[in-house]
Amino acid sequence: MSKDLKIVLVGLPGSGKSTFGKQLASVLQFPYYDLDHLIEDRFQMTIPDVFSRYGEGKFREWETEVLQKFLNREDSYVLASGGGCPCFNDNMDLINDKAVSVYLDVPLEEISMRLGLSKAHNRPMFSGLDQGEITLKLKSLLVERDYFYRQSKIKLSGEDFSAELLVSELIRLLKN
Ligand SMILES: Nc1ncnc2c1ncn2[C@@H]1O[C@H](COP(=O)(O)OP(=O)(O)O)[C@@H](O)[C@H]1O
Ligand SMILES: O=C(O)C1=C[C@@H](OP(=O)(O)O)[C@@H](O)[C@H](O)C1
Ligand SMILES: [Mg+2]
Repeated sequence: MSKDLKIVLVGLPGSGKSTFGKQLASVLQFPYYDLDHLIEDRFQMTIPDVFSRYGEGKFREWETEVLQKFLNREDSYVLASGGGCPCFNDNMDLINDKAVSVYLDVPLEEISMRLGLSKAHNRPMFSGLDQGEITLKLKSLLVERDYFYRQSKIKLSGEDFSAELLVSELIRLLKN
Protein backbone atom coordinates (compact mmCIF):
# COMPACT_ATOMS: atom_id res chain seq x y z
CA MET A 1 0.00 0.00 0.00
CA SER A 2 1.29 3.50 -0.78
CA LYS A 3 1.59 6.44 1.63
CA ASP A 4 -1.90 7.70 0.96
CA LEU A 5 -4.71 6.22 3.03
CA LYS A 6 -7.91 5.12 1.36
CA ILE A 7 -10.76 3.83 3.50
CA VAL A 8 -13.56 1.95 1.78
CA LEU A 9 -16.74 1.18 3.70
CA VAL A 10 -18.65 -1.98 2.78
CA GLY A 11 -21.86 -3.57 4.06
CA LEU A 12 -25.51 -4.17 3.26
CA PRO A 13 -27.65 -1.37 1.86
CA GLY A 14 -28.89 0.60 4.85
CA SER A 15 -25.95 -0.33 7.10
CA GLY A 16 -24.95 3.34 7.17
CA LYS A 17 -21.95 3.46 4.82
CA SER A 18 -22.88 6.88 3.45
CA THR A 19 -23.89 8.31 6.84
CA PHE A 20 -20.87 7.00 8.77
CA GLY A 21 -18.55 7.70 5.84
CA LYS A 22 -19.27 11.43 6.06
CA GLN A 23 -18.67 11.45 9.85
CA LEU A 24 -15.41 9.53 9.49
CA ALA A 25 -14.14 11.79 6.71
CA SER A 26 -14.89 14.83 8.82
CA VAL A 27 -12.92 13.43 11.81
CA LEU A 28 -9.97 12.44 9.59
CA GLN A 29 -10.26 15.63 7.53
CA PHE A 30 -10.24 13.51 4.39
CA PRO A 31 -12.48 14.09 1.39
CA TYR A 32 -15.59 11.90 1.30
CA TYR A 33 -16.94 10.16 -1.80
CA ASP A 34 -19.90 7.89 -2.48
CA LEU A 35 -19.37 5.33 -5.23
CA ASP A 36 -23.02 5.52 -6.33
CA HIS A 37 -22.67 9.29 -6.81
CA LEU A 38 -19.43 8.83 -8.76
CA ILE A 39 -21.27 6.40 -11.08
CA GLU A 40 -24.17 8.86 -11.45
CA ASP A 41 -21.75 11.67 -12.32
CA ARG A 42 -19.76 9.57 -14.76
CA PHE A 43 -22.79 8.26 -16.68
CA GLN A 44 -25.14 11.20 -16.06
CA MET A 45 -27.94 8.93 -14.86
CA THR A 46 -29.47 8.06 -11.49
CA ILE A 47 -28.85 4.56 -10.10
CA PRO A 48 -32.57 3.62 -10.38
CA ASP A 49 -32.45 4.72 -14.04
CA VAL A 50 -29.38 2.58 -14.72
CA PHE A 51 -31.20 -0.45 -13.26
CA SER A 52 -34.46 0.17 -15.10
CA ARG A 53 -32.94 1.13 -18.47
CA TYR A 54 -29.92 -1.18 -18.66
CA GLY A 55 -30.37 -3.77 -15.90
CA GLU A 56 -28.17 -4.84 -13.00
CA GLY A 57 -25.53 -6.44 -15.26
CA LYS A 58 -24.66 -3.09 -16.86
CA PHE A 59 -24.70 -1.39 -13.46
CA ARG A 60 -22.12 -3.91 -12.14
CA GLU A 61 -19.91 -3.31 -15.18
CA TRP A 62 -20.00 0.46 -14.66
CA GLU A 63 -19.53 0.08 -10.92
CA THR A 64 -16.27 -1.87 -11.39
CA GLU A 65 -15.02 0.57 -14.01
CA VAL A 66 -15.58 3.60 -11.76
CA LEU A 67 -14.23 1.80 -8.65
CA GLN A 68 -11.05 0.68 -10.39
CA LYS A 69 -10.31 4.14 -11.71
CA PHE A 70 -10.97 5.76 -8.36
CA LEU A 71 -8.75 3.32 -6.45
CA ASN A 72 -5.88 4.21 -8.75
CA ARG A 73 -5.91 7.84 -7.64
CA GLU A 74 -2.96 8.78 -5.48
CA ASP A 75 -4.71 10.49 -2.61
CA SER A 76 -6.35 9.81 0.72
CA TYR A 77 -10.13 9.61 1.07
CA VAL A 78 -13.11 7.86 2.59
CA LEU A 79 -15.26 6.06 0.02
CA ALA A 80 -18.72 4.63 0.77
CA SER A 81 -19.21 1.75 -1.66
CA GLY A 82 -22.58 0.37 -2.77
CA GLY A 83 -23.92 -2.67 -0.89
CA GLY A 84 -23.29 -5.07 -3.76
CA CYS A 85 -19.98 -3.62 -4.87
CA PRO A 86 -17.55 -5.98 -3.05
CA CYS A 87 -19.45 -9.04 -4.32
CA PHE A 88 -19.09 -8.66 -8.09
CA ASN A 89 -16.16 -9.07 -10.45
CA ASP A 90 -12.92 -8.89 -8.44
CA ASN A 91 -14.00 -5.78 -6.57
CA MET A 92 -13.17 -6.98 -3.04
CA ASP A 93 -9.63 -7.90 -4.13
CA LEU A 94 -9.25 -4.54 -5.87
CA ILE A 95 -10.38 -2.75 -2.70
CA ASN A 96 -8.11 -4.75 -0.39
CA ASP A 97 -5.16 -4.22 -2.68
CA LYS A 98 -5.36 -0.43 -2.52
CA ALA A 99 -7.34 0.47 0.59
CA VAL A 100 -8.36 -0.37 4.13
CA SER A 101 -11.77 -2.01 3.86
CA VAL A 102 -14.17 -1.58 6.76
CA TYR A 103 -17.28 -3.77 7.10
CA LEU A 104 -20.24 -2.19 8.89
CA ASP A 105 -21.92 -5.26 10.38
CA VAL A 106 -25.33 -4.02 11.53
CA PRO A 107 -28.16 -6.31 12.80
CA LEU A 108 -30.64 -7.12 9.99
CA GLU A 109 -33.67 -5.99 12.00
CA GLU A 110 -32.13 -2.53 12.42
CA ILE A 111 -31.28 -2.24 8.71
CA SER A 112 -34.75 -3.42 7.74
CA MET A 113 -36.33 -0.76 9.95
CA ARG A 114 -34.12 1.96 8.46
CA LEU A 115 -34.94 0.95 4.89
CA GLY A 116 -38.65 0.75 5.72
CA LEU A 117 -38.54 4.26 7.19
CA SER A 118 -36.56 5.77 4.34
CA LYS A 119 -38.98 4.13 1.84
CA ALA A 120 -35.98 2.81 -0.07
CA HIS A 121 -36.85 5.28 -2.82
CA ASN A 122 -33.36 5.40 -4.29
CA ARG A 123 -32.68 1.69 -3.81
CA PRO A 124 -34.13 -0.21 -6.75
CA MET A 125 -33.56 -3.60 -5.10
CA PHE A 126 -36.07 -2.69 -2.37
CA SER A 127 -38.65 -0.61 -4.21
CA GLY A 128 -42.24 -1.74 -3.68
CA LEU A 129 -41.38 -4.18 -0.86
CA ASP A 130 -43.23 -4.19 2.45
CA GLN A 131 -41.36 -4.46 5.78
CA GLY A 132 -41.45 -8.29 5.88
CA GLU A 133 -40.26 -8.53 2.29
CA ILE A 134 -37.42 -6.06 3.00
CA THR A 135 -36.25 -8.30 5.87
CA LEU A 136 -36.39 -11.43 3.68
CA LYS A 137 -34.50 -9.70 0.89
CA LEU A 138 -31.80 -8.53 3.32
CA LYS A 139 -31.47 -12.08 4.70
CA SER A 140 -30.93 -13.55 1.26
CA LEU A 141 -28.48 -10.80 0.29
CA LEU A 142 -26.45 -11.45 3.45
CA VAL A 143 -26.23 -15.18 2.66
CA GLU A 144 -24.72 -14.32 -0.74
CA ARG A 145 -22.57 -11.42 0.39
CA ASP A 146 -21.20 -12.34 3.82
CA TYR A 147 -18.34 -14.25 2.18
CA PHE A 148 -17.11 -11.01 0.58
CA TYR A 149 -17.84 -8.62 3.44
CA ARG A 150 -15.89 -10.92 5.79
CA GLN A 151 -12.73 -10.30 3.77
CA SER A 152 -12.62 -6.72 5.08
CA LYS A 153 -9.56 -5.67 7.05
CA ILE A 154 -11.64 -4.15 9.85
CA LYS A 155 -15.12 -5.13 11.03
CA LEU A 156 -17.33 -2.87 13.13
CA SER A 157 -20.35 -4.56 14.71
CA GLY A 158 -23.39 -2.85 16.19
CA GLU A 159 -25.82 -0.11 15.28
CA ASP A 160 -23.89 3.09 15.92
CA PHE A 161 -20.25 3.50 15.13
CA SER A 162 -17.69 5.84 16.57
CA ALA A 163 -15.33 7.43 14.07
CA GLU A 164 -12.77 7.86 16.89
CA LEU A 165 -12.87 4.12 17.67
CA LEU A 166 -12.27 3.32 14.02
CA VAL A 167 -9.31 5.71 13.92
CA SER A 168 -7.67 3.80 16.82
CA GLU A 169 -8.33 0.47 15.00
CA LEU A 170 -6.75 1.97 11.88
CA ILE A 171 -3.63 3.04 13.78
CA ARG A 172 -3.31 -0.49 15.21
CA LEU A 173 -3.72 -2.05 11.75
CA LEU A 174 -1.21 0.27 10.09
CA LYS A 175 1.41 -0.32 12.82
CA ASN A 176 1.35 -4.10 12.24
N1 LIG B 1 -26.44 5.04 13.03
C1 LIG B 1 -27.65 5.22 12.48
N2 LIG B 1 -28.74 5.23 13.26
C2 LIG B 1 -29.98 5.39 12.72
N3 LIG B 1 -30.24 5.55 11.41
C3 LIG B 1 -29.18 5.54 10.57
C4 LIG B 1 -27.84 5.37 11.06
N4 LIG B 1 -26.99 5.39 10.00
C5 LIG B 1 -27.77 5.55 8.91
N5 LIG B 1 -29.07 5.66 9.24
C6 LIG B 1 -30.22 5.85 8.31
O1 LIG B 1 -30.35 4.63 7.60
C7 LIG B 1 -30.61 4.87 6.22
C8 LIG B 1 -29.50 4.24 5.40
O2 LIG B 1 -28.27 4.89 5.69
P1 LIG B 1 -27.16 5.08 4.58
O3 LIG B 1 -26.04 5.82 5.21
O4 LIG B 1 -27.75 5.65 3.33
O5 LIG B 1 -26.72 3.55 4.32
P2 LIG B 1 -25.94 2.88 3.11
O6 LIG B 1 -25.12 3.93 2.45
O7 LIG B 1 -25.11 1.81 3.79
O8 LIG B 1 -26.98 2.29 2.23
C9 LIG B 1 -30.69 6.39 6.06
O9 LIG B 1 -32.06 6.75 6.12
C10 LIG B 1 -29.95 6.92 7.28
O10 LIG B 1 -30.45 8.17 7.70
O1 LIG C 1 -26.89 -3.61 -2.53
C1 LIG C 1 -26.86 -3.31 -3.74
O2 LIG C 1 -26.71 -4.17 -4.63
C2 LIG C 1 -26.98 -1.88 -4.12
C3 LIG C 1 -26.82 -0.92 -3.14
C4 LIG C 1 -26.92 0.52 -3.42
O3 LIG C 1 -26.04 1.25 -2.55
P1 LIG C 1 -26.29 1.38 -0.96
O4 LIG C 1 -25.67 0.17 -0.31
O5 LIG C 1 -25.59 2.64 -0.57
O6 LIG C 1 -27.77 1.45 -0.73
C5 LIG C 1 -26.60 0.81 -4.88
O7 LIG C 1 -25.22 0.61 -5.15
C6 LIG C 1 -27.42 -0.05 -5.79
O8 LIG C 1 -28.76 0.29 -5.60
C7 LIG C 1 -27.20 -1.54 -5.54
MG1 LIG D 1 -25.08 4.59 0.34
